[in-house]
Amino acid sequence: MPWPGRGHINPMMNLCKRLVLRDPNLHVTFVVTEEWLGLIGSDPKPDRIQFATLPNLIPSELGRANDFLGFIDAVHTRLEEPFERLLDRLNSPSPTVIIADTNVLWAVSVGTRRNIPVASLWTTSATILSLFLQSDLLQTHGHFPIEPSGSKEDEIVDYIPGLSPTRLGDLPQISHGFTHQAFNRFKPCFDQLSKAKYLLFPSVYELEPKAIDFFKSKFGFPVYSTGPLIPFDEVNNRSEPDYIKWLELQPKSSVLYISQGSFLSVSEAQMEEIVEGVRESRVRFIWVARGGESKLKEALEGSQGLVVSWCDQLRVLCHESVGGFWTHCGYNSTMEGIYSGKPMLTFPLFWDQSLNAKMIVDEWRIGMRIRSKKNAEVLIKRDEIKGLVKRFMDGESEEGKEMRRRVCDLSEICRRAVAKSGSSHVNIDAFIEDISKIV
Ligand SMILES: O=c1ccn([C@@H]2O[C@H](COP(=O)(O)OP(=O)(O)O[C@H]3O[C@H](CO)[C@@H](O)[C@H](O)[C@H]3O)[C@@H](O)[C@H]2O)c(=O)[nH]1
Repeated sequence: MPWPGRGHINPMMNLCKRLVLRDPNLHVTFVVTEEWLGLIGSDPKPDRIQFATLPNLIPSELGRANDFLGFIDAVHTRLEEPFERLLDRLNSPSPTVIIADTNVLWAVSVGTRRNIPVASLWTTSATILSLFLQSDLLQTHGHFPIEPSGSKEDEIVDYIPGLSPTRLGDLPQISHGFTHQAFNRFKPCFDQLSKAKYLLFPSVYELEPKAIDFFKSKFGFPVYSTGPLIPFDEVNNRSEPDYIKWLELQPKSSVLYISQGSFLSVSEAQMEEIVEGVRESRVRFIWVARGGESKLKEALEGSQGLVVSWCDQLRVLCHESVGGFWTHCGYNSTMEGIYSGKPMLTFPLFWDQSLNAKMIVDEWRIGMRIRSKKNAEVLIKRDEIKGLVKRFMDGESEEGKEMRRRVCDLSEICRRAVAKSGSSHVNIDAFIEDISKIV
């Protein structure tokens, strides 16, 4: 049971594909709303993964970001009952295990009531989960609540097990505004976690050993890092959409791939600054517009780039003409950037993304930060964007070479993790073995 959002459905589906690939006896029922079935129902998948649907009782995916808090409430209150009815129908045989997104509040209690163990899949970094689970430590140390952009921003949070020392300003602002309200709604899900029977991460152990070790010692049940949960075995797809044809014609490492994810976007005024900054940098680009395609095309007319409404992101990133990735730092995008060996220009918007950006720039040292003002309509101006984009795409500078060398090393680490005997490969097998023992 995934959370009904692209950044959650993708890793859940990739996990399920990996599971059925490793175990020829495993069958998966993948539960989505009817709307989501329309969006992903025709994507290729193994026969042993079958969809089952819940009615469209939550706001549509198309307007999800307009009232995200209402969306969270709807998932938390309206889908439990139809999910139970679905379980009633799936009774011959009934499921051995429920794999549910950690954010699906009611999943653990449904499993407990029915005596079906629940494996909780957390779809972003283990590092941020360690913060969310121990947010009371912020309070103990006078860091909760804090004023946004206040004097404490540069103070270092170095007392949370699992979290490397981090500037307070790089953590999500869970004590204020929209993020605070979202956090309050998700907090009960974190509290439920201790009642699950397994915890799965979409991460690679070698990328976050400290946080994953923390969870292994915290919970009395198995914890597995299984990532990256991205579609790496589908990259060699033979189809040739127009954007791939266009990429074929561009010089090696010359193209900046720009995507702000599948969900939130920036203000119009900010968008205008970004468009002009990128245009004036004269860097080649491929830009995912998500909705405003024709407007963006018009604004960028005459520049050396391509605007698309959607693309096969991992395939684009893995193309040799792409030299860098402008990203909002959603965790799937972060893993895809690393796997493809592309440095990242980070522009986080919400939730876990600022901490992902911090890991990209400061811990893994595979990217540059777009340092933006917080809580302003225009976070960063066009001249700064222009300068930064040029610097970022310069593969000949010492910093550019170093960043690229490091991301190639991490790409290799991810590829090894999913290869035979790699850490994630071994963990997927261990999870299968563990759930096979359930009678
Ligand atoms: O043109 C596009 C654009 C995106 N994608 C895919 O869409 C997914 C986007 O996922 P992600 O990068 O994680 O972004 P969000 O959809 O914004 O993800 C939400 O969920 C993530 C996982 O919990 C969190 O890390 C984010 O903060 C949250 O916004 C990725 O698999 C991309 O490959 C495409 O395939 N084509």
